[in-house]
Amino acid sequence: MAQQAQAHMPETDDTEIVVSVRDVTVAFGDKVVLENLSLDIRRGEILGFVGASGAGKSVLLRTVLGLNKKRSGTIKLFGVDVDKASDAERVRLDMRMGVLFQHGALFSALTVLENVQVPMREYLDLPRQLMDELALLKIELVGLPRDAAGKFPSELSGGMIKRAALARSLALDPDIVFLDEPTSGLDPIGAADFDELVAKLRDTMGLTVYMVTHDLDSLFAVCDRIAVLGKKRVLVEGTIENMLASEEPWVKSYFRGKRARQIDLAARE
Ligand SMILES: Nc1ncnc2c1ncn2[C@@H]1O[C@H](COP(=O)(O)OP(=O)(O)OP(=O)(O)O)[C@@H](O)[C@H]1O
Repeated sequence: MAQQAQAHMPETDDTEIVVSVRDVTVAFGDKVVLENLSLDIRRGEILGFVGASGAGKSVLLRTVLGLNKKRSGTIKLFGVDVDKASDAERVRLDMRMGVLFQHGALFSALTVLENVQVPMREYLDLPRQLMDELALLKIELVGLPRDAAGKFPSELSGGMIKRAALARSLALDPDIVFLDEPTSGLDPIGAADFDELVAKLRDTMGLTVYMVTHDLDSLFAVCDRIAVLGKKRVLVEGTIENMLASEEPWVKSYFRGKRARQIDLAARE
């Protein structure tokens, strides 16, 4: 199935591929988590990445970000092979990627403004006033009121925390953001609002979005393409229609199970 789906994928210009993962194997001791996995993330798309719990979604994300070592294979970020990048090149690549970790929400002792400024302080050397202005712009960009800037995470709702974390991931004007379960813990309306925001950012900023998610609503509503992780590799990739047509057992039960049918019907009403 995976071969079929991939064989029918249109040829894509290399410059349009923001992240290219080829034949990547990741193991911890004897435990192989990913084996010869290949995946492309294309410029300007919202790619939803799904798979059973424990399948290795976070491991792949961490590997792409350079936080886990791969045993073999090639990862190219913006056309640059990470194994061949100099330290300076690696820093430039890191600056082009924003991340919203599932559990790495915000620093509780810092205000929202200070949280957003963390990547700025790490990578840029800017006067304080300029940093304040830039951080405020990001805070407004994600739909938070200006007065959220001075608040601490404990004073925010779950949805506001996600938005603040998104603002931080956008601090350096990245080309791509990696979102790990961004809508987990949000109620359906909060989750739908967050999805809408992500789609708006993609449309207005040309952002590329890689979203690890279990949220079927998000997959139906905003993802241009979906990749399914299973058996240590990408089992199937394609549009939501491709997922609905897939006979691969896990994909079938996930996308054509009872809950998925309810969402699909609601979307068609
Ligand atoms: N540093 C590590 N050392 C050893 N094993 C690890 C390490 N990191 C992850 N694993 C293992 O790799 C497997 C995949 O984990 P991962 O967290 O990527 O799953 P996941 O698909 O993100 O799951 P979930 O949807 O529940 O978040 C798990 O069996 C996990 O125990």
